[in-house]
Amino acid sequence: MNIIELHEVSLEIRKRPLLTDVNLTVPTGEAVALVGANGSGKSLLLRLMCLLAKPTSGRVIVAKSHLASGREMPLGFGVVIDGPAAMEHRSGIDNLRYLARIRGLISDEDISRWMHEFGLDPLSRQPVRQYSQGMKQRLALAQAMMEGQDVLLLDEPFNALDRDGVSQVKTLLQQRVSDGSTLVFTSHLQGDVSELADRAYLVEGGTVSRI
Ligand SMILES: Nc1ncnc2c1ncn2[C@@H]1O[C@H](COP(=O)(O)OP(=O)(O)OP(=O)(O)O)[C@@H](O)[C@H]1O
Repeated sequence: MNIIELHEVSLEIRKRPLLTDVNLTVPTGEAVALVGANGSGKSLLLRLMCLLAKPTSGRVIVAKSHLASGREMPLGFGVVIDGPAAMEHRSGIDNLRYLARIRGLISDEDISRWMHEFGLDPLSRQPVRQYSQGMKQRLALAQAMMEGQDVLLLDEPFNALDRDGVSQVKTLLQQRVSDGSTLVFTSHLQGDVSELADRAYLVEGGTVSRI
């Protein structure tokens, strides 16, 4: 079964064709890598997959089990696209608490555990604006995974992480996938792709091909 399918998807923004006739499938429980040069359209593909962007033509299909009426973002999707985003004047834990309240699925203890898992101090009152890029990335990944999201769409998940961070996050992602979750990630590094991905697509010249 596929969790996401793109059929003949094209996307134009202000008459500029950015993606053309893209066919791509994300099987449930697999790790899928999107590779390609800067500006090739990898982030746009992630936006299409979580329904944040609408195709100009073609169809994006998300498994019914993950759709809920009245919601833009499919259920159970954990997403980091175009770098980490947070309320900069609030602490890390306040950011995660704010997001956790939306669905009410996890407790404060869960949030603290996830912060520890990503090497962040839940007791710190430091506002996110004072975080390093790597800390912001860790917070974004914690947000994407803390509610047990079973479909992870992660743009360059290892960006800005130190060596230990890369290895911790790889282990967490591998665990999630071996527990049945689905992962789509972008990367510029062949090593990450061969280590993590069950399948990979090359995004080039507005088209996508399996590699
Ligand atoms: N909102 C937008 N309006 C106009 N053009 C856009 C918009 N978003 C993306 N683009 C263009 O679409 C193309 C693909 O962008 P995208 O961010 O998907 O690339 P990418 O493969 O993720 O690049 P990178 O590796 O640098 O992150 C780029 O040429 C970009 O300028």
